Amino acid sequence: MAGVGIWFLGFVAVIYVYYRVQKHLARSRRLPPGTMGWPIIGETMKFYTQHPNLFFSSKQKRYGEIVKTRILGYPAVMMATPEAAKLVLVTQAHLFKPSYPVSKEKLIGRSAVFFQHGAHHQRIRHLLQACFTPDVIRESVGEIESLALRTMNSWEGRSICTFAELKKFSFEVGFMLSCGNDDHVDKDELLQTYRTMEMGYNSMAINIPGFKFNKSMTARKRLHTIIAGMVERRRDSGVMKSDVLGTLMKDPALTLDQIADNVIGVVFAAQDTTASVMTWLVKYLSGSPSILADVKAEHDEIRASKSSDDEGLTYADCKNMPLTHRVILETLRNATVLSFTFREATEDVEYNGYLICKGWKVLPLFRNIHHNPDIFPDPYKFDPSRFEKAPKPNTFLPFGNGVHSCLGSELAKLEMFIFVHHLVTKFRWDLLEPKAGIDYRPFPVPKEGMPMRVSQRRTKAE
Ligand code: HEM
Repeated sequence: MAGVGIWFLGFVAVIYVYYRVQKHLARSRRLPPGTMGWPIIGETMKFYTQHPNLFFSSKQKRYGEIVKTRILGYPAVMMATPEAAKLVLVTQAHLFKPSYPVSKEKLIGRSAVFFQHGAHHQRIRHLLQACFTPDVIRESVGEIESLALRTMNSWEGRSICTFAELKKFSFEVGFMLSCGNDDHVDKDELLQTYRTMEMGYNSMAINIPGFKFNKSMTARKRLHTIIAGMVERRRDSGVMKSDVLGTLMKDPALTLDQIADNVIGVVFAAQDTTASVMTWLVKYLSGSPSILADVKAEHDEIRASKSSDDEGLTYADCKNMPLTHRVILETLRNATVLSFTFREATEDVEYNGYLICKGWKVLPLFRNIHHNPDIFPDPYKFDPSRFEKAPKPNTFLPFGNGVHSCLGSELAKLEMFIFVHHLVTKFRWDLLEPKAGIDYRPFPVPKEGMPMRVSQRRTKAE
């Protein structure tokens, strides 16, 4: 009798294993095509060392526009169609939560808006959104212009690292809009502390003395202390402001940590992205003399409408630079400084007959969409005229799309309008290494931050 029981149990076990294997195979057959690379590290090295276009386009040729891989230890699906980007970022965004490397989450702070999902995300986003509406940022034109001029005047007769200088400028703008002007804050120390903190963004999250990440976390604690000091001073004085800090302080449900994480996060988001796009702007204009001449003419006309050389730009001026606007859009497309974003599927999702498994990372590839010749013909050519017509929906995603789309896009463009205006009307510049390659840090920037020599124009015609 016992023998029959063992046979029966064995039979059930075989059926069970067979059933599980079949289920696994059926699931595997529904996964997108592609290779997963080496165990654990997968294809991380290739992904981060190759030109991002190359990595995907070689896969695209072989497997199509939805491809599976393994990156940073996680199975992942990369998607390079406008429809897929729309699904992940807009229509089914609730099924894909943001997902970032641990080091970044710890350094910026877990409560920052980028890392939130669902109702809590909407609440924080709604608060921050109010700080960057056109009505709010139009009030900052004068201050942004002063910061731009102070930065650019300091370049006179010097060879500068363009990216580093523009990063300082966009940091100052981001901080000014986030925290206003607090005389108790030592701006140089603040900038230095930020630089130390961000050195750890792409390092291993090992918080032990001696490791880079630990140094960055110490700097992060210092930033928290600086922000806590600002909060305390504002509470003591009873003055309520409507910048990012003031807006977050008005919500009684937010803790000091939540406020600090979001201030640190906004300043983080405002810097490298904008500085990297402005660096590319200068690069593309330098390589396109006829476009540069037309842009200069557009800005000379604005200058000519002013009663004196010192009269500043207005918001209306910045909204009336159509060619410069197209140049900015084309720079955003061609440079695509954020090549992709990361999400994680919160449940199994079917797309075009493929299965995206719960827990897998999902990467909409902005860069590949922006360089798809069927969408943007001759995609590597710098051609602002392609923006004389609005791009089709979901094909132009420099600021992302949907629930997590960029909150600072209008501010970033405003900075660029003001920067280009003063650059072309007041300065001459020469790139010192015009043929240099590209550094991926991970934002693509011309090598060595694009050194250039700058001098003031002596006459308008020069
Ligand atoms: C040219 C410059 C910029 C570019 C290319 C850029 C690009 C982006 C992109 C692609 C996203 C979406 C990321 C995702 O979906 O995962 C994003 C989000 C965000 N950006 Fe920007 N950005 C720029 C400038 C700025 C500036 C100046 C600010 C702040 C003042 C800012 C604040 C934010 C914030 C707070 C988010 C997160 C929104 C959320 O999660 O709801 N960005 N940005």
